[in-house]
Amino acid sequence: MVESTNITWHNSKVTKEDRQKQKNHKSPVIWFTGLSGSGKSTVSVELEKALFEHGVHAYRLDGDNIRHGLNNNLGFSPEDRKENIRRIGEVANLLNDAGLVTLTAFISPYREDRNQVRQLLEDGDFIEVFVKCSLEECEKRDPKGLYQKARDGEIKGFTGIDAPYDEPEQPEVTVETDEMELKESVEVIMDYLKENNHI
Ligand SMILES: Nc1ncnc2c1ncn2[C@@H]1O[C@H](COP(=O)(O)OS(=O)(=O)O)[C@@H](OP(=O)(O)O)[C@H]1O
Ligand SMILES: Nc1ncnc2c1ncn2[C@@H]1O[C@H](COP(=O)(O)OP(=O)(O)O)[C@@H](O)[C@H]1O
Repeated sequence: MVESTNITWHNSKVTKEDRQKQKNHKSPVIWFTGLSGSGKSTVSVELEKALFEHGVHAYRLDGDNIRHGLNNNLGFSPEDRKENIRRIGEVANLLNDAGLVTLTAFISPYREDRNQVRQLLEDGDFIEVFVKCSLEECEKRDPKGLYQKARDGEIKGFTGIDAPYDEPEQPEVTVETDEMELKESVEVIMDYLKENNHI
């Protein structure tokens, strides 16, 4: 990779705070993490809808708009997953500056990579949501049939089977999708956002 030199930051006359004031809410990054099939997409889609109906300007980043576009040159090796999360973190950082509430739905299996995104943002702007669901239940759901393929050896390095997942140590929010209804998970996150004056 060639590193850029001779580059300077050009400041705007409109600040992040100006944009937040105009929208009447803060712009946290709501970072969903969890195993494949745990419910990251399902919960984040419902939360985005609830935020929209609440008058919040929110935007969701997930595999379809990232791995099919910006990150279509990345696979699932540890290095590629790290680069995947780094780029998503940078995009989330820009959206944070733009004054939008961002929802990200990626496995993001490495604690270190998630913490690097946390470091990019101002204190309080990174909200880690652990979508907790047992591997057994995720395999039972198997919405894309990928666990079966991983068990059959057709996919190598599948998270939870033969690739690691580091559980969050101190997530801001945990939703247990094998215990809670979808509606309840959305309510828990909405309550967190309201109680902490994000929205
Ligand atoms: N080897 C392997 N391991 C895990 N997941 C795999 C793999 N190969 C393909 N898939 C599919 O890709 C989705 C995960 O992509 P992410 O970008 O979220 O992964 S990561 O954060 O970079 O680890 C994941 O989607 P979700 O089920 O939505 O999590 C899978 O459908
Ligand atoms: N309480 C629940 N919360 C979220 N998803 C649930 C719940 N119960 C069952 N599911 C199902 O689990 C699957 C989760 O898949 P998905 O949202 O694609 O997960 P991920 O994005 O983490 O891979 C969906 O088929 C969803 O309908």
